[in-house]
Amino acid sequence: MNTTSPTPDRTCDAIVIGAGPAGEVAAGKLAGRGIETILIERELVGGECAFYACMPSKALLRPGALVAETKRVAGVSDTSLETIATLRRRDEVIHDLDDSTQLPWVEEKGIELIRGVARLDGERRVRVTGRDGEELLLEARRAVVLAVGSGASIPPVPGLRELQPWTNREITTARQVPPRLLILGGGVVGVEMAQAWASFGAQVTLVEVGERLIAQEEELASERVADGLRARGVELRVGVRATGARRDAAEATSVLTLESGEELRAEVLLVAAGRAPHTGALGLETVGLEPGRAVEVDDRMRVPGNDWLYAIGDCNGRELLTHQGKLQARVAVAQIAGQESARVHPIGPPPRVIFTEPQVAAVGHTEATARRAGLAVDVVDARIDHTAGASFAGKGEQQHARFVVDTAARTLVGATFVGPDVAEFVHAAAIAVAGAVPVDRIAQVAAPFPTRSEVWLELTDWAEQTA
Ligand SMILES: Cc1cc2nc3c(=O)[nH]c(=O)nc-3n(C[C@H](O)[C@H](O)[C@H](O)COP(=O)(O)OP(=O)(O)OC[C@H]3O[C@@H](n4cnc5c(N)ncnc54)[C@H](O)[C@@H]3O)c2cc1C
Ligand SMILES: NC(=O)c1ccc[n+]([C@@H]2O[C@H](COP(=O)([O-])OP(=O)(O)OC[C@H]3O[C@@H](n4cnc5c(N)ncnc54)[C@H](O)[C@@H]3O)[C@@H](O)[C@H]2O)c1
Repeated sequence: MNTTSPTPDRTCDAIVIGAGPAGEVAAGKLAGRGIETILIERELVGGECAFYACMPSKALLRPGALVAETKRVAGVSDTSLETIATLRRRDEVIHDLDDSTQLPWVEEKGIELIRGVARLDGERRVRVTGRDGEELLLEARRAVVLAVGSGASIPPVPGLRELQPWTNREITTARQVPPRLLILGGGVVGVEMAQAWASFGAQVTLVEVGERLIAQEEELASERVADGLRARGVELRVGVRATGARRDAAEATSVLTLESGEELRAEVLLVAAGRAPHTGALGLETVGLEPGRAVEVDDRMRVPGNDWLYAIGDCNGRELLTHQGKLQARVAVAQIAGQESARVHPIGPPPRVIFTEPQVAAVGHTEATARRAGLAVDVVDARIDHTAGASFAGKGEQQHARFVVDTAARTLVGATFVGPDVAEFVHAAAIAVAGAVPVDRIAQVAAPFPTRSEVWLELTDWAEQTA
């Protein structure tokens, strides 16, 4: 028996599999450090985020949010949402699903891009099947970085998979407004897409099996987002289980059967029920790992037992957010470059933004997760709409802030902002939480007048009252 491995067709220092945001940052930073890098992508350079997730979804949401804001501001008139123009702008944002604008960047960085499907083939080896079916065996001298991302997970509702429901891919790139849209799942994708397509006139029904929408956030945030969706005509069926799905060919509709026996029908059924990592056919078994699961990593993004292998972004199942994947890429690159003590994950809890109306922007603990973690906390609730700044932004809307303070350490361990356009609020809180900045120090900083940031003064009051 011949046990010698075949000679690789190519060698390089590092191989990055997947050119989504995590893989792009990894490849760019590796090449920037003079590390010879091959980047392999089977579809579009930019990944799910650029073409089927973050970017198109925000392009669909922003005009509606802007129209809502102009309606709150006296002195602006004649504003209405133009669906066709919004969809056209979305197409611009996703470059009509053409990734050629990304390519000059790849070239400038000196990254070699190979288009094809990659899979591991033992230690530091990667086999690529090109679009023409040709196979290439690559070997990395230093490291292989898995950045293969995730796809929509289809829950085990009988008949659902066979129905071929829409996922984030179809809903973010749709060119027509479905008359009726049925959404399975009231997490982040579900509520954002309900918001967007209801604003274009679709009759939206959302079915969530859990007790509330966006259940990882403060209850108050769930309530406000639910209110916002209902106000836009979205029918919410929360705490409801789907027991079957089928296609009604005569009516050209998808039918979802609920536990009660009731049937819901729509021209389009969207599944927004979480994600599954793209690790099923990645050759993980060739390096002793189980295929189909998130790839477990340590805080250096290294796969335990394989010190040459890294997994970043959605495929390690840690935090399914673009900015976290990009941060993890930097952590991995520092390790590969030999800066062992440089960056270690987690650096701080990830900020989270949900781009509904109202928006939810949060970081760190909610009150519930802090208490579950055994922290003694005080909760400081404040109304953003009571600030002078709210006379000019989000006027007339209830807007909330909740600060979760560790009473022993006197530091902020979580913050949530709910209101129109609060996304930009969260980074200050993220820095305060990650840096464990004492609340007494935060209290020494003035908040600019007249902005809604004066809501932080409530934390100042807490500091003074408890000093
Ligand atoms: C509708 C929606 C909206 C979202 N909005 C936001 C948002 O606003 N903000 C935010 O932070 N996050 C958002 N997310 C989450 C975000 O999209 C992901 O966290 C992010 O895309 C993960 O980046 P990644 O690089 O790990 O993977 P991906 O973006 O999934 O990229 C992985 C890449 O790897 C390629 N690939 C996979 N397998 C192989 C293989 N075997 N060989 C070669 N190439 C391969 C894929 O083709 C893909 O291009 C959203 C998600 C969804 C679904
Ligand atoms: N603005 C953003 O940053 C943004 C936007 C979209 C997605 N994302 C990321 O993408 C990830 C995936 O989003 P997602 O919404 O698909 O997942 P999710 O985990 O946020 O929510 C899934 C929801 O589906 C529900 N669900 C599961 N099975 C169900 C069933 N059979 N019937 C009814 N409901 C069911 C769950 O209870 C949950 O509420 C998120 O975790 C988030 O990290 C981020």
